[in-house]
This record gives sequence, C-alpha cells and structure tokens, in this order.
Amino acid sequence: MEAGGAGEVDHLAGERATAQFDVDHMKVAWAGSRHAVDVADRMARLVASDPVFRKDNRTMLPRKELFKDTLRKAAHAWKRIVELRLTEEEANLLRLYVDQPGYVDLHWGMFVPAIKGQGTEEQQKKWLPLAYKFQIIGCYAQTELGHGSNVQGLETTATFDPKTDEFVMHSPTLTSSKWWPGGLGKASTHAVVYARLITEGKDYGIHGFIVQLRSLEDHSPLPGVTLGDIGGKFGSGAYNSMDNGVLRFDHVRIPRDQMLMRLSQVTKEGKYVHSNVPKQLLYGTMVFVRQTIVADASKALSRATCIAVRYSAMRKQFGPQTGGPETQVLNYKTQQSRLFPLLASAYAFRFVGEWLKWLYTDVTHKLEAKDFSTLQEAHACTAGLKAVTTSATADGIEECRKLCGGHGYLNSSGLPELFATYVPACTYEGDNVVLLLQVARILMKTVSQLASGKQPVGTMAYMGNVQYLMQCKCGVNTAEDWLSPAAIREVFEARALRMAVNCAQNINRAPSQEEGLYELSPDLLEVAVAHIQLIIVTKFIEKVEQDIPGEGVKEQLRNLCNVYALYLVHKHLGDFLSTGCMTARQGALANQQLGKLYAQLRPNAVALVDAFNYTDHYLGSVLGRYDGNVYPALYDEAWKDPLNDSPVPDGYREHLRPLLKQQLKLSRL
Ligand SMILES: CCCCCCCC/C=C\CCC/C=C/C(=O)SCCNC(=O)CCNC(=O)[C@H](O)C(C)(C)COP(=O)(O)OP(=O)(O)OC[C@H]1O[C@@H](n2cnc3c(N)ncnc32)[C@H](O)[C@@H]1OP(=O)(O)O
Ligand SMILES: Cc1cc2nc3c(=O)[nH]c(=O)nc-3n(C[C@H](O)[C@H](O)[C@H](O)COP(=O)(O)OP(=O)(O)OC[C@H]3O[C@@H](n4cnc5c(N)ncnc54)[C@H](O)[C@@H]3O)c2cc1C
Repeated sequence: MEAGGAGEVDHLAGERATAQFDVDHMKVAWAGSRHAVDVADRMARLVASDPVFRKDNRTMLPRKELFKDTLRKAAHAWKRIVELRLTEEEANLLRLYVDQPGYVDLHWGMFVPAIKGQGTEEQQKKWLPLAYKFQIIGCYAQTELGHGSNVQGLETTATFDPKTDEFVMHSPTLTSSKWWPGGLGKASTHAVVYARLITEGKDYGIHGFIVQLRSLEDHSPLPGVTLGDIGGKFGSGAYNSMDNGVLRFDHVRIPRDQMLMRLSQVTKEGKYVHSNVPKQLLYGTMVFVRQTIVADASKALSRATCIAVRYSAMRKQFGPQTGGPETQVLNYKTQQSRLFPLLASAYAFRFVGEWLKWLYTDVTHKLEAKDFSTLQEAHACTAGLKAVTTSATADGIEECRKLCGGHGYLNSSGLPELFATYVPACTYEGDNVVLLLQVARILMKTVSQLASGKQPVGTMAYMGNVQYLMQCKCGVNTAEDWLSPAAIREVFEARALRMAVNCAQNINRAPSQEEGLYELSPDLLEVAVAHIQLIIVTKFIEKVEQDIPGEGVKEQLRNLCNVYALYLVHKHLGDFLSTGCMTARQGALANQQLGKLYAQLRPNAVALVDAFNYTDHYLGSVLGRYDGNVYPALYDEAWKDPLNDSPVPDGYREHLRPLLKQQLKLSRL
C-alpha cells in the first residue's frame, strides 16, 4: 500500500489532523524544491508498482538467490531507464528506490567518478562512453587484505616495462590481495586499481590504473587474474546482495595508457612526471563519495524514524490509573526524549548534506581553475561530517529498533535489515575514527597558526575569534533564552574552540608533537566531534533563517533545530561544563527547554515523518505503514516465512519424533 492511496483506512488520521503546519510545503523544504519532490515521487511510485522490484522476501533468500535477484533488479532497472529515457537525476532516484546494494552503486558511484576525476580527457573519451552504456562494468579496487585505512601502505605493484610500453600488475604477498571492493567479486569486468607505481627502479607511491579483469565474451577471469567473493556479511539480506570481492594479480600486463594520468604521467621512456597539483587529489573519489554518504545518512535515519514514529503513534501500552483507554507509547516522555532527537537529527543531516553538496561543487570548480586553497576545508568537512553523521545514524537506527519493542526485532519491521545494511557506513570510505583524527589534526594545525595571526577561513573561521570565545560567558537566564540562535551558536563555538585549544596545549607539553598526538588521540576525537557538531548546528540555524514558504513550516524547522542543538548540549554537558562555557544551572535550563520542545513537537510528529514522502515499498516495514494498520500486516507477514510452509517442520521425523518417543518411554517407567 502506498502513501495516501485511495480507499485505505487511515489509522493515523487523528495524528495527521493535529499537525500545525502544511505538510506539502514541508515536503518541499525536505526535498529541496518542488521539482525534487515531484521527480522523487514519480520514481518511487514507478519502483513500488513494478513486481520485479519486490523486496519483502529478501531476508529469506539464500545468498546465491539474493545475488541473482540483485542482478535481475539491476538489469531491469537499466531496461526501464533506457525504455523511459530517464534523465540522470531520474535514473539515480530510480536506483535509490530499488534499494538493494549492488555492483551498480560502485559502477556509478566510484568507478565512473574515479575516471572523471583522475583520467585525462583522452582517457575519459575512451572509457566513459563504455561505462555509460554498461558495455563495461567497473568497481573501485583500493583496499587490500593487509591495509585499508593506510592507503600509502598498499602493496599491489604496477611496474612499468618500457620494452613493451606496459605496466605489470602484481600482488606480491597474500596481504596485497585486493579485499572488499564492491562489485568486484562476481559482476565487474573492469576496475580502477590502486597500486604502487614503480618505474626506473623507483617506487613513486600509490596511483590509479584501469584494469580489465574479466572476458567481455564469457565473463571468465582473464589470465593471471584470481577473483572471487569474500563471503557472507552481517545480517540477513542487507549488504549480502553485494559481491564484495578478492582480487590477485600474477604479472598481468596492461597498456601504459591505462594508468590514470590526469595528476601524473609516465612517459614511453619510463620517466615519471608529476603535474603541479597537490598529491591528495588522488583521494578525490573518496572525498566525492564521503559527501554522498552524508546525504545518505539523512535518508537512512529518516526511514528509521518514520517507522518508529508511526509505530509509536499506533502502539498502546498501559493506561491511566483511573482506567480508560491505553496510552499511545509516543505519549511517554521517555519515548519522546529518545525518538525526537533522532527525528531532529534526520532533518539536521539533510540540511548539512545539502550544504556539503554545495561546498563540494564549489571546491570542484575552484580545483578546475587550479585554485587548491579550499582542498583542506573540503577534506575536513567531508571526512568529519561523514564520520559524525554515519555513527549517529547507525546508533539511531538501532535505537529506533528498540523504540519499537519486540516487533522491532522482526525482519518485517525493516529495522534489522536497515541497520545491517547501514552500519558498514561507519567503516567504508574511511573508518570513522581514522577520519575524525584527520579533522583533529587539521584543527590542531589551525590552533597552532592562531598565534602567528593567520586568520582561519570557511568552517574554521570562528577560531579566529579566539580572544572572545576563550572567555565569553553564556548569557542564558531562563529556559526560553535557549531559543536564541545566537546563544546556541556561541556556546557551540566556545566549546569547540576551548576543547581544541586545551588539547593543543596538552600536546605541546608532550616530548614531541608526534607523541602528543598519539597520547591524546582519544581527546582529539572529541575535539573533532565538537567542531563537526558546531557545523551541523550552524547549517541548521542558517537554513531556518532562510525564506521558507508554507504555513507553520519554518516554526517546525526552528523547533527541530532547537531540539537538535539542545539535545547535544544535554548529551555533551560534560564538555560544556568542563570548558566553562556554561554553568550547571544553564545546563539544567537547556534540559527544561528541551522537554517543552518535545511537547510542542508531539502533535506534529507523524506529519513530520510524512514529509519525507516515502512509499511503503521504500520503507519496507510493516510497522511503518502509512495507514498505521500494523497488526493484520504483522500477522499476515509471519505466515509468509518458509518455516510456516508446512505445519509439521522438516526435521521432525529425524530429530523431534525420536526425542518425544523417548520421553514417552521414560515417563512410563
Ligand atoms: C548513484 C549515485 C550513487 C552514490 C554513490 C554511492 C556509492 C556507494 C556507497 C557506498 C558503497 C561503499 C563503497 C565503499 C568504498 C570504499 O570504502 S573505497 C576505500 C576507502 N578507503 C578509505 O577511505 C581509506 C581511508 N584512508 C585515507 O583516506 C587516507 O589514507 C588517510 C587516512 C587520510 C591518510 O592518508 P595519508 O597517509 O596520505 O595522509 P596523511 O599523512 O594523514 O595526510 C597527508 C596530507 O593529506 C591531507 N589529506 C588526506 N586526505 C585527504 C583528502 N582526501 N583530500 C585532501 N587532503 C587530504 C591531510 O590533511 C594531510 O595534509 P597536510 O600535509 O597539510 O597536513
Ligand atoms: C561493506 C564494505 C564495503 C567496502 N567497499 C569497498 C570498495 O568498494 N572498495 C575498496 O577499496 N574498499 C572497500 N571497503 C573497505 C573499506 O574502505 C575499509 O574497510 C575501510 O577503509 C577501513 O579500513 P580497514 O578495514 O583497513 O580498517 P583498519 O584500519 O584495519 O581498522 C581497524 C581498527 O583500527 C583502528 N585504526 C586504524 N588506524 C588507526 C589510527 N591511525 N589511529 C587510531 N585507530 C586506528 C580503526 O579505528 C579500527 O577500529 C569496504 C568495506 C566494507 C565494510
């Protein structure tokens, strides 16, 4: 059943009637524009109405069938994209709503961007049309069995042979086996492989190469190439639809022009030439994908909160001592204090994701004009926001499962699979701890430059206000004072800066900078988190300050923004107190205001998740159904389990019957 379909009984109608804002306009605020709402709606319904894209049986499929189902869906999606002549925007949305991880994600999400970002114009002309028409399928083969985070530690070699004008790709050790790349195991014909470039006897470090892996005739691995899937992963269904793979090379030769040569080149004679650009541009594909992962975090968290809010509104437990109807669990203050910050976070991540996309586009234009000044800002923001939003989203999905009680543990709730599919986002595209340490190092560098008068820019500009922020006092006197965006912004800036300065001072006391960074790394993580949370809060405040049409929409967004910020104050009160940014009394007032905001949010909760405009197909949850008619659906769903195919289970004759007979004999004794 789909959102708002005709002829349904809406069990959540009462909830929808209490909304104090125009849901249709909120859909526009969430999606970014009326056009974005319309096109997403069209694609979501197209997928939902196509039986090939059915996914309610996914968690019951054995791995081989699941993988075949993924191939079928990907091929069918491509057929529909071609038949309907969908635009790139429409095609991306269609794939999103198919909602099954598969090789196409890596083909479009990493292989194509890697060639675009690191290939010369000539290379792009040769390879991109093949990729665009799916005449080749590509993946991104960087991580190895022995090294993932430490990219400079990769071991695969690409040794140039001037005699034949070729590179020889080789995996010298077991640990140099490529391990994890999605789409590599079974589907890809090609890969962008990251390997140590060796020419004239010298190791020039990691570079990208386009390598054909499988025959375009019969899909068998090419000579010298060993390929396979790395095995089953966490959860049922979930990321098991993806063929994460292993790859080994035994002296495989590729033409010289398959080295991605936009950043550096090897001449016919074997001379290494590095263009006058920062080496870190090699990491450009990761920066691009980290940015998309932030946008995806809001999608995953909004799905989980949509399920938990709708279910909490229909689920009833206990009731007043005086008798009468049972209480909707959404009315319990504890349920609200666990759920509403997650709902607010989904909105916060949506808007910071929108801003990050803008930043990424801006930086890309500057890089094209050979202006590299914002590269560090792009790295810090994408790495930090990727880490903070994915960790909060993974934790948030699990919290939503608990918020749905026992039924949340059923696969039919959609939450176990959503969690299992989502949680590797904390690891892929950079382990979150490793990424936060990158942000912290940049913050430490910025602090050390303050003394020399260098003014920080971009999202670190606030650090330039060091004199004021190190000594300012929070002016909050009443709970309502916490509704001031200026007050909120100031305490978040002061907290982030003071934590950074304290940590930098502690590092300076260590025998060496390196030792200090090592010893204080747990503190550095917290410094990075404080800085990134400041960015998210600031971008949410800026969003709310914009012109937002629709009755009551701005007010709701302001509430959500305040919930997000004050929830963080409450959660990290220790940081705010220990840095002297506020008093314990002001912390208590923040919590008091938070309680009031939850009460204001309560009548709008269901409408706020309706504004995500998700179809029941995309949600994939019996508990999150638009119509709220959960119990009959849960009951029906149970009977679909293969275990219920027969009333007497397989194994009865061999294992249950003999046992039961034996007990019978014993009882006769
Ligand atoms: C239809 C659309 C679909 C959408 C797309 C969906 C895609 C599908 C989504 C998910 C599927 C999952 C796919 C998963 C793929 C992968 O996981 S691919 C592998 C990813 N691997 C990693 O992320 C590895 C993490 N490690 C690193 O990034 C780096 O090695 C490092 C940790 C940053 C360390 O690097 P290195 O040792 O070289 O660097 P440092 O000495 O620490 O730093 C040197 C200087 O470089 C700066 N730096 C580092 N990284 C970057 C960067 N990315 N950009 C710019 N600058 C960078 C760093 O700050 C140092 O600067 P300084 O010298 O000034 O101090
Ligand atoms: C589902 C999935 C899909 C993937 N897809 C791809 C793909 O398509 N292509 C590809 O190339 N790769 C892919 N990867 C690999 C992924 O990018 C790496 O797993 C990731 O970068 C983490 O690296 P690692 O596994 O080496 O972790 P490790 O670095 O070994 O991490 C292990 C632990 O060590 C800690 N640690 C590591 N370094 C430090 C440090 N300097 N300081 C403090 N702590 C540290 C980490 O925090 C973590 O707790 C995928 C991984 C997964 C799970």
